[in-house]
Amino acid sequence: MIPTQKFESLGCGCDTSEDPNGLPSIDTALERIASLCGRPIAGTETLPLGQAHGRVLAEAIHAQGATPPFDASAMDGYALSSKSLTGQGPWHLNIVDEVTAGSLGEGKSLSPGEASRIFTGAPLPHGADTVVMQERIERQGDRFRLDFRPLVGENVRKRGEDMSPGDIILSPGKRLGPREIAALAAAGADEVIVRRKLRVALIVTGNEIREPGTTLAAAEIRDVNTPMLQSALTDARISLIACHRTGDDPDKLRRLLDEMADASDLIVTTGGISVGDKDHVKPAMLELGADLWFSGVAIKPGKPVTLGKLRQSIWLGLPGNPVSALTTWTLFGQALLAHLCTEETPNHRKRHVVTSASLRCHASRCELRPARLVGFDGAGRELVTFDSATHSARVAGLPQADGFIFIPSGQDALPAGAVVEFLPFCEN
Ligand SMILES: Nc1nc2c(c(=O)[nH]1)N[C@H]1C(S)=C(S)[C@@H](COP(=O)(O)OP(=O)(O)OC[C@H]3O[C@@H](n4cnc5c(N)ncnc54)[C@H](O)[C@@H]3O)O[C@H]1N2
Ligand code: MOO
Repeated sequence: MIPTQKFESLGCGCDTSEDPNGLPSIDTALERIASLCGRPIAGTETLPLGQAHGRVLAEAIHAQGATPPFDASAMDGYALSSKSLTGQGPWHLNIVDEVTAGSLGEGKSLSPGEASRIFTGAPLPHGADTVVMQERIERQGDRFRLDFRPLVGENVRKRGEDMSPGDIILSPGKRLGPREIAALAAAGADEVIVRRKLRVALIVTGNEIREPGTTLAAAEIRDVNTPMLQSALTDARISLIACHRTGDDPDKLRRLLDEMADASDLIVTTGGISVGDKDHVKPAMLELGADLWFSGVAIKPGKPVTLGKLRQSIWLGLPGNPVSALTTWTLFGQALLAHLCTEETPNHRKRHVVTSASLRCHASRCELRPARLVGFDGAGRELVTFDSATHSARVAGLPQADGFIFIPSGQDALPAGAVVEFLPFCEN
């Protein structure tokens, strides 16, 4: 049931005056990113595996050999041949060798009635097929007594059980993290070919913004977007080649954008893309001959977000309001990055959660509201809490949020217990 309670605020106040008709939906904007960005950046580099974290693989990797390369013990204990265990137990076996990890011991083959002391990771001696844990036997000098019949192959890691020679371990386009690097190391890849880094230029605009450490004069505010986006752009796939803070001077801005288009694969700007007379970024881009792929999306916050291309450089124009900039970077910037680096789409990170309270929302644009994961309901579904509205200029609550919930357009309220999509913030 939709609640009838009164709500105090609809947030930053940007809901009242726009006509959402004509603005593409989030999905349409994401489709345009996928279809218009063209081919992923060309160029690769070869890196030692230990330095490849976060990079995108540009080649298929096959297992060079079997993994494990030999039958090995999974426990500290005694290796024996199951054929030694004839008749009913208990059995008494002679210890004829000792094999530690990284050694072959004396290399003895086990005959019936013989066993070898063995340690975790050591190769099984010839003739052995089973390992008994040391806790389960009774040792008497160079012999031990075994009171139970172990399963054949117990506590043995079989040669090739993890990887066979030639197995495809990873395909191109995969982003490398600890799990991928573990598999590549075991497969024998000491160096990998990865996509080169994307050259990104950040341009933060606004006469009123001041760098950290400056005493603010009247009408000035602290620059939130530069450090926030420097943090967001700290990503192994990115080389942040330039970071400019600039005022609302159209000529200066045009020259800077022109210069950055030659130097970068992606220009990220903030501010100056709305409809005001001092919003010079889009006019400057158009004067320079940029193509616009979308200019505005039916999203709240972040409605003015703009995507285009100037010569070889893609331009993502984020709104000036910090929450709007972070929201649109998370949604569109990350998708762009994945696309330009030939990764899988990052949308699989979305999942469903359940609202812990009723909420009021905006009917004509999909709202992305910062939300906090707070546990699970009785049915095991993840629960979120959130503020009563999204404020695109308020950042104090961001550290408490884990991601955004998607409040669909077309309705102005949701009850507690509603199932909504949730996109976690990115951790690079
Ligand atoms: N008449 C209209 N006015 C506005 C509309 C509209 O549709 N019609 N849209 C509003 C919405 S929604 C947004 S979002 C903003 C986006 O405007 P811009 O992208 O052009 O950004 P600015 O005007 O430059 O700045 C907006 C806001 O953000 C503050 N800001 C800018 N840069 C920073 C920074 N680096 N750190 C902290 N804060 C920053 C700036 O001071 C403004 O308050 O336009 C609405 N207006
Ligand atoms: O709400 Mo705007 O759409 O402040 O980003």
